[in-house]
Amino acid sequence: MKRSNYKRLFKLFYGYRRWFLLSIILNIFFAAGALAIPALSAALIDYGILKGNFGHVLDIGFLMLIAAVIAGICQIANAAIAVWASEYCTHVLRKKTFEKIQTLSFGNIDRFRSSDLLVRLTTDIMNVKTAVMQTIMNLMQAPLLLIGAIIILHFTAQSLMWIIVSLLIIFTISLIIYFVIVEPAFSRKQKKIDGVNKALRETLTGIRVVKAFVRQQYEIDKYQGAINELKIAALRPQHVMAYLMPTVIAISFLGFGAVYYFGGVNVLSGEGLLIGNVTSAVQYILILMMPLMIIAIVLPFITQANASLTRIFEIMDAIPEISDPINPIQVNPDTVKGRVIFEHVDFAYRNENGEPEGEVLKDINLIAEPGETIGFLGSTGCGKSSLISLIPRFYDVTRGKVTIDGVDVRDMKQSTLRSIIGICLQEPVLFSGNIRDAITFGRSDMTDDEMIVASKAADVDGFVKNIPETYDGKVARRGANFSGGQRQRLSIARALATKPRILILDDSTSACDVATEARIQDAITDMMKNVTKFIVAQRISSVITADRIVLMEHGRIVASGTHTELLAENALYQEIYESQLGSGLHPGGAS
Ligand SMILES: Nc1ncnc2c1ncn2[C@@H]1O[C@H](COP(=O)(O)OP(=O)(O)OP(=O)(O)O)[C@@H](O)[C@H]1O
Repeated sequence: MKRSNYKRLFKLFYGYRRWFLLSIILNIFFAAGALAIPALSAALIDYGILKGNFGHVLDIGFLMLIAAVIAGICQIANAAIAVWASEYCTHVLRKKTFEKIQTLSFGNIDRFRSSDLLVRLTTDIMNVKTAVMQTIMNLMQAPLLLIGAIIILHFTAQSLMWIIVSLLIIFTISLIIYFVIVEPAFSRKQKKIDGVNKALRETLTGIRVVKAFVRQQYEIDKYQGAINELKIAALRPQHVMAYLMPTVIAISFLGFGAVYYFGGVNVLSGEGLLIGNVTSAVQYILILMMPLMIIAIVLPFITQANASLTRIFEIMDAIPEISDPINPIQVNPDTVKGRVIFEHVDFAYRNENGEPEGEVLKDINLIAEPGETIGFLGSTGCGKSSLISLIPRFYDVTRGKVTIDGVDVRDMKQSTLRSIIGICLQEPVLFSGNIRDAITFGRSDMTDDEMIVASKAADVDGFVKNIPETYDGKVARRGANFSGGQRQRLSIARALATKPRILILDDSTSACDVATEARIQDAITDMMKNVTKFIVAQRISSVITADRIVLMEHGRIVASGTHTELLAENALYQEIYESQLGSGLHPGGAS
């Protein structure tokens, strides 16, 4: 078990160490109260009841009451600290991990995977919360009760100590067997739970596809397989855990019998023990068993939380692949012209170990002049999206450089760089809220007029006006209440509304009909005359009016020119043109 995880966790709460100290003090008082009661009860029996001394009965009874009240109050106060500390711990971990995730770059997110991050931020943090709660509430008092009970028994019923020691040995052996079986079984069960969650997440997020392809039975069988495996994996630890309590009770009963028998013989033969000593010894057996039970119940939580902490700290320790330079070159976004140059750029995504693997872009050389519109065409997977993702530094080049107005993008502050770029990603992700929030996402200080200009250019204004609440209309999670084309138009409006110097549209009109696409292109050309525009597309119609069309194949630029030039000279372009528009459809001024 990695102890350093708990050390680190404690360091996070170092400012609140007084509360932990208070919890320790409360636990000590609780243990003192709990341990005093059997000893007092022995005195009450031996010197009060058996001697017929009513005054002693009253005095000792009163002391027992005080001990019980102290133990009770301390236990309640400690429970309050446990609840507070575990909630606070959850809050801090949630906040810190979420803030950290915001600093991670695309490469880091690729490696963690969003679904995995979700589990770390929810289940793993909850595991830590349970462990913190159990530790403060139960685990900290266990050694105090254990040691205290043994010491008292040693002084009050030394002749019965062999029974206590035998019980402890039997019980410790049972615990060891329990851990040997339960520990690995628990981690196997956790793996199966992960498997069930994965299957569930995949099926539920793709439920429409499942239904569309009538694959319900296949998915049911797949899920059934996963939950069957979980059932088998869960049965073993669950059985062992269920047997633990009866085992402890059985061992305790054995202990009671032995103590009453041997204690009774001792009392009757006048070897030194009093009746009270015998009855209190039975109560101490119960107190002894309690901490051992607590350890048995709580340790699996601690082990589980330790694994969870490792996963949480992995996020906190992740080094963002992209970071700001120590001495960034100051760039004024208002005066940026938007001349973008790719110089001998190679690029590869990084593998699990963070090393570049398999070149995706090879020796890219490209100059985009301010105000120019460059279209990118090429078969799927040829590297178009990867190429444009290097401009806002979603990823860094592995060789060469990308510059804007002569400044390497790696020498700028990321916030400045991104403020001059308006980007519309391939997947038009929208956040829940209203339409106004969705469009002004990149610049919350814009006026309604500015927003409407962007909306009109992206052909959003038309359909928004048909919504009764217009721009206050609701956007559901991920924009689920809009069609694919509407979502794309909203995300184009969001990119335009930031008034960028460089605009990147990655296959952003693929779900729009050709007429809508042409309207958007015309409006963008009008509105963004001086803005450098990069338009990635699958359809020729999306880039036909571009100043230059760059044709890509297997990560390389294989040709570039205007539509007319490429159509006249390039066989690949002619082939694409023929396959897409050759049947006589010539929109947007195709020759
Ligand atoms: N995040 C990623 N991690 C690893 N490899 C990736 C990642 N994104 C893309 N790739 C790989 O890089 C190559 C180029 O992908 P890219 O998305 O740039 O192509 P594209 O031309 O934009 O394709 P499409 O037109 O289908 O969007 C592909 O082989 C793809 O598998």
